[in-house]
Amino acid sequence: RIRHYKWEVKYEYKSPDCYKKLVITINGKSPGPTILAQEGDTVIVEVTNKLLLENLAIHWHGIRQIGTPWSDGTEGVTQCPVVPGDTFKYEFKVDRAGTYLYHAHYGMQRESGLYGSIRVSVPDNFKEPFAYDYDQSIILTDWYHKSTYEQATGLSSIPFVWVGEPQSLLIQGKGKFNCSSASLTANTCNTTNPECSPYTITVIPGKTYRLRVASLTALSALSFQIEGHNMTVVEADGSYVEPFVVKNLFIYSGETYSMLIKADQDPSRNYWMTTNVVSRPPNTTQGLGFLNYYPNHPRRSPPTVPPTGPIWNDAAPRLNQSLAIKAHHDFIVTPPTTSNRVIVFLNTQNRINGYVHWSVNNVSFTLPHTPYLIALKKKLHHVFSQTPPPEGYDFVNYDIYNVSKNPNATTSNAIYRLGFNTTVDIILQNANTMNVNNSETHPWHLHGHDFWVLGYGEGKFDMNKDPKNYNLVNPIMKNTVPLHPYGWTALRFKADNPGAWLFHCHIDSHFYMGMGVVFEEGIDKVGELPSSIMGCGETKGFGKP
Ligand SMILES: O=C1O[C@H]([C@@H](O)CO)C(O)=C1O
Repeated sequence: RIRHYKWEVKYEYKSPDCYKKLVITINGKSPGPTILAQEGDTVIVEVTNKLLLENLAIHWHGIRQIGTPWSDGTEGVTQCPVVPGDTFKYEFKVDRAGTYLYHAHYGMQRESGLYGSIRVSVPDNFKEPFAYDYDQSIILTDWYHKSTYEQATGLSSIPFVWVGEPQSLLIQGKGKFNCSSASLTANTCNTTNPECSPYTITVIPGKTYRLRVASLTALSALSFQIEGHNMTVVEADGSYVEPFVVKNLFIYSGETYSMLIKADQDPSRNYWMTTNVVSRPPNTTQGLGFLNYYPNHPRRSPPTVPPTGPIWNDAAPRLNQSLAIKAHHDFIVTPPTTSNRVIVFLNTQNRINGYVHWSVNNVSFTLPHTPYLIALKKKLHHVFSQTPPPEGYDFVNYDIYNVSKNPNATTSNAIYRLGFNTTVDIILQNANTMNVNNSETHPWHLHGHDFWVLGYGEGKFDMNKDPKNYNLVNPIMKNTVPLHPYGWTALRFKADNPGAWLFHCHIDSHFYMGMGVVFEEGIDKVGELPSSIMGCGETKGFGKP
């Protein structure tokens, strides 16, 4: 079946957390409409850019785009941006059931509100390894009051102006900023505005709910909790998980989880739904929503104080959750036992000509003016650097626990070219930032593929020892994983999807500051590129007949 959507994207004044600011909406809404489809369907989205003064691109997060690499929606990698007034048609197959996302992939546009859920249901005769009565998708975000322009300008300035902690946390686009804390008029900040009434899920006592929870935060790692209710994790990024029970779920930007929740508590009241910042000093008040037990009034506040989140700087439970996620025993996709290539990515914060950047192996990524997919296919070799980027760093001498003695790095738009159908291992290695005793959590997201998560560890990855402990038995397949502070994360994937694919930190500001790489594989197998993706950089005129 074909699922056809027509979207109009524009800026509108909205008050998602009671504070009025410009928000990007799709057909008047943020979060945008949920895409509902069944495995094997074709999704067509015709997007009209009505942003007036701003380009646009939309990425279908978790959809592998097999055979349609030009529909990945990654500005600068797979397409030219959609300019104001233009309509762009995305068309792709949703080839696997699961919980996915869409969001802007142009500059830091995502955090202005351009995002939503994709829910792909299983084929008609397929039985999932768990049962539930109702299905619900929610997206967690953090929210800034400054525009993305102000933020991006600060990040690109000397002196560096960091975006700071978010002003509020949103659950499905709703939060609550403390309007009295600033010199704000009722016109700009009003806590009685219905636009910022708490997000509410109504449940029927005794029923089981599949809650599909995703994070698209700009910065924050989150803990998600429903007061008094255990949650059974059953799916992650479109793969079935060997079920495990949590009281709070740690979730990083770009991840999706399905959890089963039974409405089995005292039905005479409502319960809190909470999100809290973890891994960074919490300077943002917790996000609140209601779990409403029918027939209680959906706006009735729970009689309790909301549960506080876990201790923000206790990394052990976060690492333990990462380690607990395994493939469901009936749905194991066994990884190849060896790989053809191992690439180590050292993650560092750097200074280049006085500007603050993030780098991988001391190279900070910049996008070329001509999208890679087109440049590669049309053999425009001069549009990006042909010097291969580094496969690792100085393993012996680099001290990951201290501020680097030489934080200088370089910028490059070179890419990693992978042999088609080869197996590639990626070791993400964390390190200290330019501040003493500080290492941050980075959620890394791969476009166009799922990878096996072979292991996580603390400290410096040991090439001789650590691979012996890889989980090659039942590793989960995901598209986004956390790299924990001062730790490493090991991934394996098959380079079997012809195209050019971004792999990057899903923190908006970090990717903006250069924290990403691009992989190319099987470019000669990519079909004819649609002219609609062209028109910028060296492709001017390519789009015309
Ligand atoms: O990129 C970043 O900059 C700040 C801080 O390091 C600036 O001093 C921070 O927390 C980041 O993640």
